[in-house]
Amino acid sequence: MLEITDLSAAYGQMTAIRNISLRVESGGILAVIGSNGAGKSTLLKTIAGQLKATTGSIRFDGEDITTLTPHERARRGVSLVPEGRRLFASLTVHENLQIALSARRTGRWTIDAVYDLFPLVAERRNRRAGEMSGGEQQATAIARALVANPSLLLLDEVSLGLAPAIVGQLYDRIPLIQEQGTAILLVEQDVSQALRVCDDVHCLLQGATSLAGRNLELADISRAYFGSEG
Ligand SMILES: Nc1ncnc2c1ncn2[C@@H]1O[C@H](COP(=O)(O)OP(=O)(O)OP(=O)(O)O)[C@@H](O)[C@H]1O
Repeated sequence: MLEITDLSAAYGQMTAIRNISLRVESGGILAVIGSNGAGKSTLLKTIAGQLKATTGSIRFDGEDITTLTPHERARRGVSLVPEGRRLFASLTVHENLQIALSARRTGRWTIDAVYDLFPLVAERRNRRAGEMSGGEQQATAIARALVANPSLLLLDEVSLGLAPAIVGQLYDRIPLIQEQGTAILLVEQDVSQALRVCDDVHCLLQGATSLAGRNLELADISRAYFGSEG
């Protein structure tokens, strides 16, 4: 479904990801793991079209989308849950979800369906997004992305700033999203949560692939995550 070949991206003169190649199968879950600054968010931004690729290609559903705008990629079914969630803080939860309806493709996910997936979000529907806890905001941000009915959901560090128990609850929902046929590419520093849900793993170290595959040994992932001295 998603096939990335030799992808690089830069901020000015600084190359942040270098020659990354990876695939996400239809309905599959790929976890990209790496430490702070490894290039995880940059990779997602480049796939979503917020940052230009300097080399390589991105194919989605058989089409080359490397030069499409973020909006055009969203219309084809790529949805990003960005780092920091980026909700409209002064709007209610429900209003945040309604805004996403404008980009809605046909499919299973309606506002009612995402409320079923996240009952706590449903309970808070009339609360302003900015007044909710970090975990509730993260759930709302995922719900908002789902309302668009993506075929590929890009999740940027679900665990960021959240207590482990809350992160666990959010990760419990991920297989339920996958069951509906949505493929997921998630990036994480929290290796144990990521490994719990993913089919394939891709490790980034200083912007480059350090290890990739399925059923990898934890010791090898740890080396690929921290570098050889880790
Ligand atoms: N807007 C930006 N302008 C310049 N450099 C940036 C920008 N955003 C990220 N970088 C740099 O690019 C590199 C990769 O950053 P990126 O945010 O992709 O890493 P990450 O793996 O997502 O880490 P984090 O968990 O800290 O978000 C880092 O060296 C970072 O300092």
